[in-house]
Amino acid sequence: MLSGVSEVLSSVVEDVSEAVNRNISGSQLLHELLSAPWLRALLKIYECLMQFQRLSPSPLLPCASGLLFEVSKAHRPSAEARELYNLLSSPHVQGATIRRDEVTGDIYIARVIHGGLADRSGLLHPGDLIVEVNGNSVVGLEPEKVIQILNSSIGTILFKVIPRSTQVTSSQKPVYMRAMVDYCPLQDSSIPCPDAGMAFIRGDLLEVVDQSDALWWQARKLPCGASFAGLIPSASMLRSKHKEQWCIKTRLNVVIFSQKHESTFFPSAGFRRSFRLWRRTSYRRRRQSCTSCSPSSSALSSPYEEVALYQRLPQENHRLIILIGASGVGVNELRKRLIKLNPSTFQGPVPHTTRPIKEGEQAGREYHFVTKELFEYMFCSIFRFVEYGESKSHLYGTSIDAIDEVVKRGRMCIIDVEPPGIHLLRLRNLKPYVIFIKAPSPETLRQTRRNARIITSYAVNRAFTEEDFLELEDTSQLIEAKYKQYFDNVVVNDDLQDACMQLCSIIQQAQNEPQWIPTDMNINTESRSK
Ligand SMILES: Nc1ncnc2c1ncn2[C@@H]1O[C@H](COP(=O)(O)OP(=O)(O)OP(=O)(O)O)[C@@H](O)[C@H]1O
Repeated sequence: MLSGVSEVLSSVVEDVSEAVNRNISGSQLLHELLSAPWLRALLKIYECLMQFQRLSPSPLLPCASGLLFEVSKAHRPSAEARELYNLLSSPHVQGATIRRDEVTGDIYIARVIHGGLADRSGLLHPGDLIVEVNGNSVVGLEPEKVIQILNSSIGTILFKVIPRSTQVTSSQKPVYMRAMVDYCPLQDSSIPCPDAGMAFIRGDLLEVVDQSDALWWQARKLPCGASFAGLIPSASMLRSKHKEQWCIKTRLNVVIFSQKHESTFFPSAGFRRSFRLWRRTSYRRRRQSCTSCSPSSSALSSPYEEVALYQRLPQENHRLIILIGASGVGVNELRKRLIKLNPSTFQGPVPHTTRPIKEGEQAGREYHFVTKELFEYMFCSIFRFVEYGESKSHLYGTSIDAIDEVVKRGRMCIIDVEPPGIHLLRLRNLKPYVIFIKAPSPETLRQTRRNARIITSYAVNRAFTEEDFLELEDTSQLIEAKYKQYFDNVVVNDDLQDACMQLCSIIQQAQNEPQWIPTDMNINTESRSK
């Protein structure tokens, strides 16, 4: 009886050779195909994997080495087999880094990569002394030489190890964090093992599985692709790295925003036309000032933000929906359309103004009409304004209380703010969900806005010019580069109808499905130790 697919293949090849002997047409070709070494190797690998699945072998290392051996046997390996070979022989999968004691010359296991082979085998631990590899003494060798021996070993690798006298068993709960800065291990000369490093960009969600080292943590990117973790700098390590870079940049006189400048140049905007006009007049000044997209100082002081899954309960208030986008991209148009589409669900907050009430307006409907003194008093003491500004000598502002009012009424509050406004709205009771309205490709932008009107001054509505398009694209890219770590979702505003439908479905998900939010905004989260 045949026990595996490779044996079945051998038997089939034998039958086909008989057919070749009998000169049956096409049998020669079939014989060549079935005798290909890669096919045999592939079936062997399949059998090994099945064995892994069936037996869950422990220790894993010898069995994995067997698998590696089968892959290496393929005489002319296919691209896939080569890839598999590289994967199996990479240090991640062997899953440990080593270091040499400079005084004694001893080689130690420096760290075991979470989820890698060494970790799953349960045989190697940080601090273990490696005495021999495959019968060869490694004492006094350079770590690179030891790695070379390991990489050139095929089949079973035999370690002679003296375990560390006191084993530290790490049973850390994973902590979830959002990266607020970019990191690339290949550009970091301080990383102990660049091969084991993991690159990430702002906004990436990380599952931090090991924080036992004060300088280097181990983490996986979510949604989880890799079974093994990679090395990332700890928060304190990143803070000191960025401080260094910051100092260098400052010394070189690179224009960098301070928090103060940000709020000066991205001051405010409202929801009514006059208010938006004010926003547009400051637009060019703002763009000229925005010469850097360096992370803000808050990102530097907290390079990672701890997050937890949050599922809104039906009886809880709706999350605040914030739309962010370059001026002219269509943020206000989309917001108005959403409210028009479903006025009993969506609502904007009512801003305050010092301008006199006009005929047909109603206090508390278009605006809360207040005196200049009251506005200034509210600004300084009672309410915090998310945005404020001046137009034609009148003050306009949107207060957090106005947003709260909408939310408490059971509606979904939807607002558009300038990016720095996000920081003021990151409140536990509002749990904002931020959607970036992105400019489409240059061709689509020009095509879709052919008949659109742009507001350029207090009285003029005119067609978009080439300069408007260039400014819009520029600002859209700048906002994305600087604030992407705060975006929960992105909608490209190409076709208005499509963008509006997409927004509706994203907002439904934001309100009804589990979402990662900062832990300090999530009252249901148990506090986790860092
Ligand atoms: N996808 C689109 N296709 C065609 N026209 C669009 C699209 N999106 C927006 N527009 C039009 O572009 C113009 C500017 O849009 P909108 O007023 O919403 O800009 P905005 O992002 O709110 O900027 P601002 O705050 O400076 O007014 C409007 O005339 C709007 O109807």
